[in-house]
Amino acid sequence: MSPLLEVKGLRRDYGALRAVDDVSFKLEAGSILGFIGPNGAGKSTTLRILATLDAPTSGEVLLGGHSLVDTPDKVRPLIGYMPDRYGTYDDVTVFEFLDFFARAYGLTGAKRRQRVESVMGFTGLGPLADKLTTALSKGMRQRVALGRTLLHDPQLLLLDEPADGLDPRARIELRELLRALADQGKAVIISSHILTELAEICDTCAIIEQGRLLATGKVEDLLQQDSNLASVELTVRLATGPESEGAWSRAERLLLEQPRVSRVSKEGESLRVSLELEPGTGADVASAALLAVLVTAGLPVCAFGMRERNLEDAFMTVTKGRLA
Ligand SMILES: Nc1ncnc2c1ncn2[C@@H]1O[C@H](COP(=O)(O)OP(=O)(O)OP(=O)(O)O)[C@@H](O)[C@H]1O
Repeated sequence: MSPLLEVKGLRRDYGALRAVDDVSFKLEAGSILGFIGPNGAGKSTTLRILATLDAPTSGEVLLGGHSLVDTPDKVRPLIGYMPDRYGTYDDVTVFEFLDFFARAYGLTGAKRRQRVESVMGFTGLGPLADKLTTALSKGMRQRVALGRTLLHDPQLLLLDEPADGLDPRARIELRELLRALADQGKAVIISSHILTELAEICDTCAIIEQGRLLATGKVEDLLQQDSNLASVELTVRLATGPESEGAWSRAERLLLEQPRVSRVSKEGESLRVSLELEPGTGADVASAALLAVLVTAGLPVCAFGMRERNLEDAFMTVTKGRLA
């Protein structure tokens, strides 16, 4: 089966600046792609091109087999685009706002009302139908913007930094909405510089820096990329109390004396330890040996574990830490 979206060698120059540089990727229906990169990496430019609002300097994009560059009119009905800055109008209720855009999409009569109601139901905006959009919280306003993007039932959703500025609860709700949309068979591209957020939302990720894709792949694969692991991160916690006085600095010294420990730092209530692995020695064997050293030295270890890698670690690996 051919992918819903195929981006091939996309480039966008602004004068001497190459904002998007030879970007290629594919996206299947029903999957969520996280587009991750720092400010100025080229995320918005790429999304604007995919939304047919800008033309590439070169390259090709196929959506449902149609060229987005040559036949934008054909593909536009398939695309829902939510820009990073979206406005609402004063003195307009949630229902009126969505109804206005439904008209703009050419929906009429009972079909329009039904579509607006269905979108309000899906986004949980039903109870707020008569509220002014200006009186809504940021999370709710953002749902209105998402609802607007869904009115014409597009197959591809392009969401530019939708999680930006949302509180944790609103982010979780957004994640659930996006998952439901993917389950309906829509393909979603969501851009962000909030790396850890995307790990839970996306099936695949594309990491972009200075216009170039540095890595693409399944989130699990990216997380494991350098975990044919040359090193492992451990966290160690010690019991606190009068009897363990001096234990933290003793533990720190002892850990640093171990031949394969490259770094020890205090992180909150734990010590974070970077342990280099010998070829052929698994992370679990190496960390068990380290635990034994601490316990044998009489240190009151109360918690010890391997730190889970997250997308931020993968990002740091791929960008070699340049974008910290
Ligand atoms: N219309 C334009 N004219 C000139 N340069 C532009 C234009 N739009 C974007 N750029 C430049 O292209 C580069 C990529 O910008 P873009 O907005 O795509 O990055 P981004 O990854 O979305 O970053 P942000 O998160 O800050 O929006 C930046 O250097 C930006 O200054």
